[in-house]
Amino acid sequence: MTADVRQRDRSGDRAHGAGSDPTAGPVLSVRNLSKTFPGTRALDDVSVDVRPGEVHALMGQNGSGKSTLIKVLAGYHSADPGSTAEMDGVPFEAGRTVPPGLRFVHQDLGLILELSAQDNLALHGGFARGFGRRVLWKQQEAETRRVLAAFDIDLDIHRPLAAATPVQRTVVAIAAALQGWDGGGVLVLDEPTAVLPHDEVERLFEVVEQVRNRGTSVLYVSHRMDEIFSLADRVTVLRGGRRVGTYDVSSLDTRSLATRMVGDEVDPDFRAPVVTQGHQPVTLQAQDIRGKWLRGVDLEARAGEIVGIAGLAGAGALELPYALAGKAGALASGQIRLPATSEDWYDVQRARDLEIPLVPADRQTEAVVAEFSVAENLSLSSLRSLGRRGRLSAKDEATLVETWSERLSLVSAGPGAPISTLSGGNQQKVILARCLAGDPQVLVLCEPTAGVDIGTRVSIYRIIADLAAHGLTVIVASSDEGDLLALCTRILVLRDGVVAEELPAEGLTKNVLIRAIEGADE
Ligand SMILES: Nc1ncnc2c1ncn2[C@@H]1O[C@H](COP(=O)(O)OP(=O)(O)OP(=O)(O)O)[C@@H](O)[C@H]1O
Repeated sequence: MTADVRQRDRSGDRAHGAGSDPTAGPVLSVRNLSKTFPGTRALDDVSVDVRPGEVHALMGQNGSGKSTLIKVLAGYHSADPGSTAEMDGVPFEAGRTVPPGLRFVHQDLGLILELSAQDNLALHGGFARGFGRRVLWKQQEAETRRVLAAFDIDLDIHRPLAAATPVQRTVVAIAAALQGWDGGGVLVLDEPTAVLPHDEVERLFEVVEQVRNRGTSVLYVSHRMDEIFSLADRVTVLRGGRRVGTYDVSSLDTRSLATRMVGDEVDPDFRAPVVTQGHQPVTLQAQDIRGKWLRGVDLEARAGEIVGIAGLAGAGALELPYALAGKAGALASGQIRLPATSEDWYDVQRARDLEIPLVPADRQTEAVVAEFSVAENLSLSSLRSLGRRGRLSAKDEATLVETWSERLSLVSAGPGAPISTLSGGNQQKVILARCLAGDPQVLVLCEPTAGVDIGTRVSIYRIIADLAAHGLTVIVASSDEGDLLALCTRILVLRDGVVAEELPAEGLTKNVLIRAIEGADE
């Protein structure tokens, strides 16, 4: 059974809204919430009610105020005066106090990957201690197993979480957040699936259902619209810091939801106008690429081609872009060359010298320099070309930043603004601009639209398609099939570390792609 079919079955079983009782009073109610940063009104008079037992989605374009709302609820940001909030009918001051039934899993999960699941849970919930404050390890282990048993997760609780899969880590973060809270309340999940492959997304959906089954409501932030239709009962849409409305998911379809978010007609099934470039010269060749997951991949791409890479977790799809950019680590082997510039083959361990820019999967830890401004982040890979006699030309840098800010419709308080004040989607645009600013021949993208809203996605697709039309070769790996269908001329499907299928994108449907990724027809 394909993921799509499973999703339909589940929503059919449950019927949207069945998890929540419209006549019941809200478990969480926030009224007239505003938040002003210097120069930005991030939230403007927003009200949200979460019903008992519902999955309530929070959606909106990049910069619409979702994270700010979550951060005010978590007490990280204060709120402007004038709001009221109640949890289970008990008033609290949003931005100053956090009621015990309100639990959070933030995007970065808040885990220490060098530590085991047991230690991470203990850091959140406290160690079991005996006489003289000695840790009672047996008791601690039993408690860890009890907490994780609720989520039916197969995980060695003593191994560092670095060795766990992304979804296992997410489940540990959810278990940690809910520790000591037995039902009721609200769990806030801030983009838990941003970079999860779809089989792991499925697993996470099951966990969300388990959370709901214990009577805990879920406030769920996501940019992936298919998730909202599979999972949520209601959705609140924010635009420009204001609440557009709250809707029963069953009353919407993807187009009407996208239009409410963007405020304009949007085509959720947009496909970039890219064409197969059979007559163009080969610009990238890779042979026998191996690594942690890869078991010998050959690849050839032509100028103007956008080649997609798809696969389940562990298939190697997300490892391949790193190997091509020479950033896959010591395990990687194989050969790569850019025949348009040189006949020489490079070992992937030396592929960095080819300077193929990579938009990495996790922009926060792999790309963004949090202490730097927008301009400094954007110009980082072009510093050599912006300098004269070893000195950086501020004027050239300003021109570069202005050109790319305009081209990508970047929303920020200006080039000098700290990048950390930009919404996630706008940070992604800065990283994309950094990679494009050097005018590369080949560009490698990994999860290019992670955390990017539907409107911005389409503009990113258009930009990449336009660059491809002018000869750029693009390799794009994504766990979001929508990216691959929107962008690619052909898609390589990896299974068990090798190319199992190659699909021409023309006429390809999401269902056929998912079946290929799952190896469902074998
Ligand atoms: N610490 C801050 N200082 C200044 N401005 C901020 C700060 N945090 C957020 N903003 C601004 O507030 C607005 C709302 O940002 P927020 O991060 O809440 O958006 P979002 O809907 O979560 O976006 P995304 O989907 O990209 O994560 C944006 O214009 C952002 O630049």
